[in-house]
Amino acid sequence: MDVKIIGICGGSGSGKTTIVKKITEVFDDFVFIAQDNYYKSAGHVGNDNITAFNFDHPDAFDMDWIYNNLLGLKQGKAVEAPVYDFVTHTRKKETRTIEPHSLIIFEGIMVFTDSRIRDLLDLKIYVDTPDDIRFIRRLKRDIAERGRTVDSVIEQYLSMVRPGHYEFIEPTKIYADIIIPEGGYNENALGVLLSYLKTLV
Ligand SMILES: Nc1ncnc2c1ncn2[C@@H]1O[C@H](COP(=O)(O)OP(=O)(O)O)[C@@H](O)[C@H]1O
Ligand SMILES: Nc1ccn([C@@H]2O[C@H](COP(=O)(O)O)[C@@H](O)[C@H]2O)c(=O)n1
Repeated sequence: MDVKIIGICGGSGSGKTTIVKKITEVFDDFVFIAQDNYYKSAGHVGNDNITAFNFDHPDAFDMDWIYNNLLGLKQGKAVEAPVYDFVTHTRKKETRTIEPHSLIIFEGIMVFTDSRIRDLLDLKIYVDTPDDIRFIRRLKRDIAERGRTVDSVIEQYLSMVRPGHYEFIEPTKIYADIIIPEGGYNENALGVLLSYLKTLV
């Protein structure tokens, strides 16, 4: 099986997940993997001490597990992937079996950081959205969906998310084959991407 892996990278709130959701509305013949599932457990963290763990550093992820999963899928094998719980900030006991598929979409903030993982990607997309827009989106999303307060989002953003973005995420834009401005409602970019994806399955 000729397996293609598409990496979608970009800062928090850039619209990566929304792009994948929009694609899924019209085309779902692919396996989706979110990098968030590979966060290491941080059980000592709660929403009241969210900065007790730096989720915006490459060491926060199990990059070896990511690499081995993507390598296995590239070789046409089924793999066991972790499942992450955003409420407890820990990895769940159960794993997810990912069956082989000819098209894999892998999305996350540090998808281009590890060169072993980068080398497995057949197409690298970077979602490039201005910082102020990303912050506003994140603020609204984290309060609505991740149980956060205005103060905790601001504190985490200033101490970790923003520095991590400039140190580890934005510099990886140079690896992108395609840059999509603004994310999920960029209909022209979505149309081009969709047409290409359909040629891969
Ligand atoms: N183009 C857009 N315009 C307005 N809101 C958007 C847009 N794209 C995404 N959002 C919203 O912004 C938030 C963050 O988007 P999301 O796709 O989760 O970003 P990411 O996965 O890159 O962190 C979500 O609540 C989403 O609904
Ligand atoms: N327990 C966690 C895990 C991650 N985060 C934040 O999520 C961001 C990455 O996800 P996106 O959907 O926004 O790309 C990252 O910036 C982490 O700060 C978290 O707050 N809590």
